[in-house]
Amino acid sequence: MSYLPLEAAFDEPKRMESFAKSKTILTSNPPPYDRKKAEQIAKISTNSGHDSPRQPAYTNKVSKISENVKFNPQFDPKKIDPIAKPVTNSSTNQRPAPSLRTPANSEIPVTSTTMSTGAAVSLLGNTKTGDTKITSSTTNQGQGNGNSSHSDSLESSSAPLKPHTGGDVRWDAINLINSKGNSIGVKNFDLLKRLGYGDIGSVYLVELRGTNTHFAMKVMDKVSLASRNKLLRAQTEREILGLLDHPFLPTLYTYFETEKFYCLVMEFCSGGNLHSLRQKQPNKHFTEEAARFYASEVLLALEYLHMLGIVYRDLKPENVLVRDEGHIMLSDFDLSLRCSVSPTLVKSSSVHVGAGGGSGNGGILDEEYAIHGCMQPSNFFPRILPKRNRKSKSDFGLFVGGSMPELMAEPTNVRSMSFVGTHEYLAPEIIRGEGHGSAVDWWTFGIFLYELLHGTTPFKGQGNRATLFNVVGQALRFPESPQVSFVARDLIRGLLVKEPHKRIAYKRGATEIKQHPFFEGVNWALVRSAMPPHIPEPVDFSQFPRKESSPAEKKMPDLGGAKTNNTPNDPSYIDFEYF
Ligand SMILES: Nc1ncnc2c1ncn2[C@@H]1O[C@H](COP(=O)(O)OP(=O)(O)OP(=O)(O)O)[C@@H](O)[C@H]1O
Repeated sequence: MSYLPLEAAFDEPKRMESFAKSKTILTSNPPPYDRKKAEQIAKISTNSGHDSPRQPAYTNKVSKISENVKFNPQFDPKKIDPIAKPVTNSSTNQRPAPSLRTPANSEIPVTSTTMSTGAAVSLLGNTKTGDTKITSSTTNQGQGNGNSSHSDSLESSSAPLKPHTGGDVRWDAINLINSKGNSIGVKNFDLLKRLGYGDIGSVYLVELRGTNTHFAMKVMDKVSLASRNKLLRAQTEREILGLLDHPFLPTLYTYFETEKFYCLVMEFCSGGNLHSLRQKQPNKHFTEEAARFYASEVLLALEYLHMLGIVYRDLKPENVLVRDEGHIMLSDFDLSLRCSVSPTLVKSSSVHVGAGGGSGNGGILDEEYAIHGCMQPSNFFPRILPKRNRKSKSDFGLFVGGSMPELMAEPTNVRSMSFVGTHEYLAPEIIRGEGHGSAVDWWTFGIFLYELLHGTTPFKGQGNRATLFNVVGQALRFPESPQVSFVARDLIRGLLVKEPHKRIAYKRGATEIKQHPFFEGVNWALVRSAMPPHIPEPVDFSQFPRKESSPAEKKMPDLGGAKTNNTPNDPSYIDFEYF
């Protein structure tokens, strides 16, 4: 049995608190925008004058692993990699169903969201099938104190089936333990390295003992969360991770708690994040081809999230991780907003989004039909019921006029009043305190694309306060260098429209953006098989010392209940980075 020095590694709530203040903002119900108030907000949320929020104080220290990323100058996203294997779900390599603590077909309520109406939504997840039903409840995030209306417990359990990860050896390893009737806990993992930390927890590279399978484990201190009123954020992240089943989003393999910590076990990404990767590029910006690749994967991830009624709200290159094979994984969901969606079938034949601000109108929809059905993360088979004049079945043929039907489930009308995000990425409607919905993700997508291409964000001021003013009041400008194509600038212009309802994708979501000429030639169905522009060096996991040799292990029978006395002299201590 080996033991882990998590207690010592994580006992820094004060430092994390001040870090949080400088990095992201999360307050509820900000006052309506006016100059004085905006100044106050800026003061509260920053060490004024310091350019802190985007300072990658921690991303530089994420992992030495992530420094070895190769640039592939041959990259062309329009060429499909013939070697890359799409993941199959054949019955032979489909992983077995994880053993679940919950009886089959029982429904586990997962909670929360904030909406303008005050009504909230509870997603009832059937852990056996992975189905998710959307029903209404009266939970209101804004009223909670962060822990009272939510279970403080992140129960030990395997996540529901994730068909796109069929054949994944990590599932086999996890399921093997479950099949023996043992519940997975911290005792099953060796901690190899601290990868980084955020506002609500630290993330470690871990190995499932004896299996040679590796994961990223996010560890959150219960006392620290409770004292800083952040239990709800931890809960939100766990719930959202449990819903996800998408190649560009994290897979939650399992989660459990010890006496002191909540632990989320996710996929490990060896390539670091796009912020670090961008800084290693010539002139610190990506080529247009590389930017198109990353933007297309992020777009698909956002589209999927919106379909599930999740507004991501924290898009920035730091949160876009690079997987072993070079594809991306959007991470960090504790600031996300969950809400109800009204999935709509948009029967569109040839809507081609025009450029710039005008595209915010989204073109003309031929017809709209309400879809009443379950949002099923794994298998989305909506029943289509016409909202207006009921039509015959043939009217809903899959190919209308040679084009595919479009599903749209933008949570556009949701109105959260939270003041949340990272300064340079905050949408104007958030700063103005008007309430916001999914359009904030399209704004941040515009900032993100701008940054990938230019190496800087468009409204960055001398300090956070100036940045906020610029976001709201300054016109979008493009520098002369680097040269960026007309279509790229046109898309960015359409995304960075200050009025959310005029912003591209406001009406038809990701579909509008996909049809923009910037993405011309992208094969959306095969993006996950395209050759990424950068492939991280494979990780040699044997470089990390294991705990078996550590005498400290013998002193700590169980991390959760243990009183650890880890010190810098303790041999187990050196395996972790302290900041
Ligand atoms: N799955 C992963 N694989 C590899 N590294 C990861 C993974 N998840 C997180 N990290 C690293 O750990 C760091 C901390 O992640 P975490 O999500 O806790 O913090 P964050 O992104 O700063 O967000 P927040 O402050 O909102 O919690 C990240 O910056 C990232 O570099």
